Amino acid sequence: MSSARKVYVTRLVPQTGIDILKPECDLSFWESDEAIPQDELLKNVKGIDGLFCMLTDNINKDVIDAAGPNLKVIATMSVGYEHIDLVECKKRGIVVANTPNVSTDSVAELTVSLLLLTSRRLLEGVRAVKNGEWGLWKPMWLLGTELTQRTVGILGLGRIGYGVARRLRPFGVRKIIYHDVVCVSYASDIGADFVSFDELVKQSDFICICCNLTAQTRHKFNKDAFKMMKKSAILINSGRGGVVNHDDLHEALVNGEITAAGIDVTEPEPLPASHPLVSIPNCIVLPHMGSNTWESRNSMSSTAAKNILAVFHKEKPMGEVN
Ligand SMILES: O=C(O)C(=O)CO
Repeated sequence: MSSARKVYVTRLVPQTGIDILKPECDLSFWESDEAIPQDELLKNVKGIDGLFCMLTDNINKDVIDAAGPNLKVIATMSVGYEHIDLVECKKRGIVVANTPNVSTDSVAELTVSLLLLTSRRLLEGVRAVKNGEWGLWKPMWLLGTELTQRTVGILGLGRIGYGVARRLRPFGVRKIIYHDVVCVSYASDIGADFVSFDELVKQSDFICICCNLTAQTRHKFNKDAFKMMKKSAILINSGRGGVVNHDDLHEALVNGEITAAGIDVTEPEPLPASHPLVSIPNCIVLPHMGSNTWESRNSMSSTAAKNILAVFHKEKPMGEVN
């Protein structure tokens, strides 16, 4: 009888992680690129020692109960871990680990791309060409906004927020301000000043949401926040959809309270194609693509795998969150 630890992987994931786990573990998978239904998850976790999961999996008390007392580690192949019941894990001594660092560059690059895509109205240009609406050069057509001499506000100056700020500096922005739960020491490296949330929304020409979703950040961008923002402001969200109240965002965009938004994360996900934000020209909605690079996904898979083995070997995983 094999004494290998049982690990369940809730999706087809890059081979990098599998190669790490295979020699030591008894692996089973949800053999699909699509999310595992909750009833299948409940069935398949029985008796496992480790769970390798995704940000789309709802790892609640029922799943932890179904897994049973052998479960020692839940490794999510994501930075975000709001889908895991941390309180329940703590009660039972289950280690929860995420994949910090390895998607910092990909998400920061995506955030800057989305900002430029939105501020320069590039998709409207692409659409106009496709629709045969490109006439002779016009001085007043599809005008956007430059980053030069503007104030950029960042909500959440963690690794990704810092990566965004660092990438935006060379564009000649005038000022970078940020708001977070604490002042961070490395903010001075990029000349970023800590401000209150209200000052962040009032002063910024561009706001990048780079924080995670917590009780404190849920719907932080709501009617009140949009009313405080500049009419010319552009909002970018690559953190979590739940930080923004989407009905209020739609109203702010339609009523001209802010100029435009680019969002890579939404609430819910997927955002239905019929959602009003999808069809207005001043909102770009991407399908949560922040870490969609070969580099990040390979590293996310190997990091999640190493986190599992670390716990089995009684070592500290790289991304322990509880
Ligand atoms: O890692 C995460 O938390 C993601 O959102 C994937 O990009």
